[in-house]
Amino acid sequence: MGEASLRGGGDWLEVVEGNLPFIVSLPHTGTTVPDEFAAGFANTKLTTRDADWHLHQVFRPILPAGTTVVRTDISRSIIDVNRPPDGQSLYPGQATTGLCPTTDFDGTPLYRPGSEPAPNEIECRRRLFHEPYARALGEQIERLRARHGRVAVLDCHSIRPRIPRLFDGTLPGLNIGTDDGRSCLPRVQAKLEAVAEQSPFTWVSNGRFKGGWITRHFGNPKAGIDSVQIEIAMNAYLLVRDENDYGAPEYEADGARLLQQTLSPFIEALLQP
Ligand SMILES: N=CN[C@@H](CCC(=O)O)C(=O)O
Repeated sequence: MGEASLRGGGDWLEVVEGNLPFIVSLPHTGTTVPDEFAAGFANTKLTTRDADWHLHQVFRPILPAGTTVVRTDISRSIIDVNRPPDGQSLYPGQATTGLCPTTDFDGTPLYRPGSEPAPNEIECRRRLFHEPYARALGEQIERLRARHGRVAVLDCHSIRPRIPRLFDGTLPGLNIGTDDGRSCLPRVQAKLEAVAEQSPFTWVSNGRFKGGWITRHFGNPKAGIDSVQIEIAMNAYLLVRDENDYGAPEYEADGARLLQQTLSPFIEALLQP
């Protein structure tokens, strides 16, 4: 399975330590599929179909110095670090994707028939990637909470604006997820909503995307941890994306400017809870 070589490599997980009480988590910007995992997939382009394309490039220029960043470069099609590690569904009874997804968001099978990961393979991927990501994020949260008494986590995502299997119509530009108000202080959510309201983007709180495992698991406002998910419709920053094209969309920095102008005060609001 290549466990040892992957352990030895370790360059898939990026942790940038800063001292502000603010952490950015980027669980889905990865597009890497190590050779050890490539064989069963039906088509390698499918493994990046649901990536949060270029979102780290959107955030990096606007992050205040001292921001802590945790990011994985591994494709979510290998294992999704934003899903419960025990394999429970994020949205029981609704269409979604799982810990080691077997389809993309559209429902297209990722694997050749019979090549889907078996339970021991899922467990191996969980230990290799999910556990270290969660540990890194948890350690950074504890480090900064010990220092400041309170810390904010922004779990950053983007998604194609039209995915009929997951939601009707076109997604709002900004989708704030706070686990229906459980993952952050009410005043934090209110400040973020005020920023969204002032922005040129449509927005909703706790609509189709209420926050994934990261937001729900780490958010604990009573204990000083405000955790918020931002799900950004990709047409808010990608100039061109043919939604039937399974290849990598282009990134042009100009296309992200308007979004960055909204995200900067969003980040400021999280820095002053
Ligand atoms: N682009 C990614 N979206 C997240 C949304 C989590 C949620 O459902 O709120 C994901 O699939 O993990």
